Amino acid sequence: MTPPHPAAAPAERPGADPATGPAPDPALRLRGVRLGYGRPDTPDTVGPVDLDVPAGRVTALIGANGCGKSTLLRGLTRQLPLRGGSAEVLGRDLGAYSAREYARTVALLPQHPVAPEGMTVAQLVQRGRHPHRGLFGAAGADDDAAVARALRHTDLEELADREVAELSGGQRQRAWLALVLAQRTPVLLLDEPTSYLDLAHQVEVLDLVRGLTRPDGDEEPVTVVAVLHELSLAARVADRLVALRDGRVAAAGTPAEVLTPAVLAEVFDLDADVRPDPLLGHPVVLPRGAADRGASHPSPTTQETR
Ligand SMILES: Nc1ncnc2c1ncn2[C@@H]1O[C@H](COP(=O)(O)OP(=O)(O)OP(=O)(O)O)[C@@H](O)[C@H]1O
Repeated sequence: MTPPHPAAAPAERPGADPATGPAPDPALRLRGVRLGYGRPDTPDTVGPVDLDVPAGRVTALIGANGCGKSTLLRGLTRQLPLRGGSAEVLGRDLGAYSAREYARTVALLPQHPVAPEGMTVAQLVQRGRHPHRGLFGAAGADDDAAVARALRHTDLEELADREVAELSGGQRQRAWLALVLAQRTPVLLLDEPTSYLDLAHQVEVLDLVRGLTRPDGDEEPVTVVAVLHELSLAARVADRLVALRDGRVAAAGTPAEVLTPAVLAEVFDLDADVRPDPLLGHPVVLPRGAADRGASHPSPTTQETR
């Protein structure tokens, strides 16, 4: 799978850099956002959340199962109405967009998407172009180019005519990713985009995602928010991590600021060591169970003589 743009090593890009001037306006600005299911008098699932998502960067949402990551994405895609607070997307209130404008602005890769029966990979990816076409509009050259590019970047050209239902879990996940890439929106929300992928494909997909924020030429960098469970990979790909606990932001900042033993204990109830990746420098999480604490690392000599 080839990233659309060469993936640079993850640079730490703080909000205000004296060398580059003030930080650009955030792509997403949430203030006091509250979300929940069912009647409004039931407890909120998420919030209140204040959050600035920097434009043209990868932000990874992390947190334990059930802490509200998908719910927050549902709020950002307007599948779930805000119970309170406000959310701006590219400087405009979330509610001010028409449905069509919004589909051209924000794309979501949901956690468990289901393709209609009999649909091929190419047909699925073409669906990403719907927001760009009229009601009965035929696909134009731009649409064909966007679909071909998305298939190429997700390494799916050879599977384009296969039915989605016949694919492996990982291939299917790449097909859905191709759909949102074909949508060519400035904001991309990805809910666990790597959950079915083997490690090599996880790295490739995440490098591809990171490449979207560092485009060549005159393309605008894409703003990405991705829910990721694999913390060391999240630290590898993301410029910024946001850790949720019980529907609220427990920590936000660079991977090094967020992936600390103290935050991991608070957010995941996880005992862990954190070490820098020897080559790239991002934090790597080393989980420790109670039984591991007394362990000492066997020396090579010990291993050889066993
Ligand atoms: N459609 C729904 N109706 C009612 N409650 C829901 C619904 N979807 C999610 N919830 C509840 O909202 C809470 C947050 O769920 P959510 O899916 O946002 O968590 P998550 O952080 O994405 O979890 P995971 O890591 O397991 O995917 C959970 O308690 C869940 O049971």
